[in-house]
Amino acid sequence: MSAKAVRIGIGGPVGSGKTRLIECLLPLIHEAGLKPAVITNDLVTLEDAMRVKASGLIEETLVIGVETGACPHTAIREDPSVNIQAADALERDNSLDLILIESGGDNLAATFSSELVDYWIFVIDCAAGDDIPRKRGLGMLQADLLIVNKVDLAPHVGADLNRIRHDVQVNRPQKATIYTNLRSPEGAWEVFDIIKREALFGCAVH
Ligand SMILES: Nc1nc2c(ncn2[C@@H]2O[C@H](COP(=O)(O)OP(=O)(O)OP(=O)(O)O)[C@@H](O)[C@H]2O)c(=O)[nH]1
Repeated sequence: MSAKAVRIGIGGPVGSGKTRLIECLLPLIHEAGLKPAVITNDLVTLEDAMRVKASGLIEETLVIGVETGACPHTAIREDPSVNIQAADALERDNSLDLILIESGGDNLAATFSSELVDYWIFVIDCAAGDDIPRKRGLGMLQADLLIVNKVDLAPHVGADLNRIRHDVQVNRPQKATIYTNLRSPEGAWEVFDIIKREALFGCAVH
């Protein structure tokens, strides 16, 4: 690994499964002999940070919660300084291989600053509407890796996965997309394979 930890952003609408993805990835990261840290961005609570700490999946000192106030998008896009400081502090005190930076948002336009992350993942919930890829949100278009999550729920809510696959293929033909069911931890295996290939052991992305 390089001396600097790889910083990976995980964004996406509220409830799409970002924290669940982190919970599924942490054991895989540890099994691979890598040392992770986690930063979460919440509006006015530290709920996601507390959830990750309480999971027992990572040392509590390696999890930092950033309270973003009214606007999580600013904290990861226009003025990511608070997150950069948190990542720098984690790296100063620990020998890390990667830092996962989670930020929720209520829309599809939340993108990560390239000053903050080396690689970023956008998670959408296919049960929230099979027209999401067609709406061409910035997160969906620009993320290095798109995760279409909760495929297990699609048949129950009438979401057409074929339509989603078609729209994703049209809108991001060159970039990776994975369809996941993160209720089961195996759902994250392919995600971690791509992270290893594209972010950790591949060439620098940005
Ligand atoms: N059925 C199903 N449920 C899922 C899946 N992934 C996550 N969930 C559930 O969806 C809910 C929301 O998941 P979270 O991981 O908390 O979502 P989040 O994106 O971190 O939410 P915020 O932090 O509030 O933005 C939880 O109850 C998860 O257990 C999935 O693939 N299938």
